[in-house]
Amino acid sequence: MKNEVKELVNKGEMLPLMEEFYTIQGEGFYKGTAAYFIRIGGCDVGCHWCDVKESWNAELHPPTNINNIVENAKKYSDTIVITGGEPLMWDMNPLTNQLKSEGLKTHIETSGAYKLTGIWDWICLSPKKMKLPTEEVSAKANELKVIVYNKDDFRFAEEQAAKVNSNCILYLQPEWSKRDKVVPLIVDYVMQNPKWKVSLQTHKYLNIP
Ligand SMILES: C[S@@+](CC[C@H](N)C(=O)[O-])C[C@H]1O[C@@H](n2cnc3c(N)ncnc32)[C@H](O)[C@@H]1O
Ligand SMILES: Nc1nc2[nH]cc(C(=O)O)c2c(=O)[nH]1
Ligand code: SF4
Ligand SMILES: [Mg+2]
Repeated sequence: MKNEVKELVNKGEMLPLMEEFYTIQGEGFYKGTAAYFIRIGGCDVGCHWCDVKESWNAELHPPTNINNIVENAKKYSDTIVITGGEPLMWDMNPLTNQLKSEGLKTHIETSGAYKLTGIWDWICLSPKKMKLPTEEVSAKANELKVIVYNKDDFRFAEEQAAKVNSNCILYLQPEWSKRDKVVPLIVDYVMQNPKWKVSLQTHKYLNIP
């Protein structure tokens, strides 16, 4: 990559764009809401069950000018979900400033493992054991969405819930490949511990992106 482009990526003026699509938010609090998704490449958290491993290597995704990303996004929706990869590996200030100046709502899907940048109307924190969230993301998260792959994830979920603010909405979401096994455990857990809610990847049931 040219040095000039590298510098722009470092400043968040360009971002490695994997894909963008208009769909229905499938998960969490905004489940069922139409939104435009922008998927930024690059992630080194390494979840073995990650459903977008193609996003991990940032070099496979073309550095794209944020002006072009925003000009395109605003045609589709007033709600923009920034996901990845791990979007907080990059400086999200330029992109979100520009989205906000167009009057759009900015939502992020993040593991919280990197410094919080950007102006967000909604932060969905999905923490990972291998690379824990920073204090700032935990404190500012609007929803906490813990993926349940096995029983230890209930312990991890409580540990993470102790770090979020009191308005943060708490979700347990089955890991997709283990859903038959863990859904009954999640159902029992939520009935016993009703501060938690169930989140499903409804887009996968609807067969949409
Ligand atoms: C692909 S990640 C990208 C954003 C960020 N890296 C993160 O993990 O939050 C988007 C969401 O999908 C969830 N996710 C990824 N793979 C999953 C799977 N196999 N089953 C259930 N949820 C999954 C993540 O935990 C996260 O909430
Ligand atoms: N429909 C839909 N909803 C989603 N919510 C979070 C997603 C993500 O991959 O970040 C996602 C996704 O990939 N598709
Ligand atoms: S942090 Fe997100 S993108 Fe990265 S490996 Fe885990 S689920 Fe996938
Ligand atoms: Mg997804």
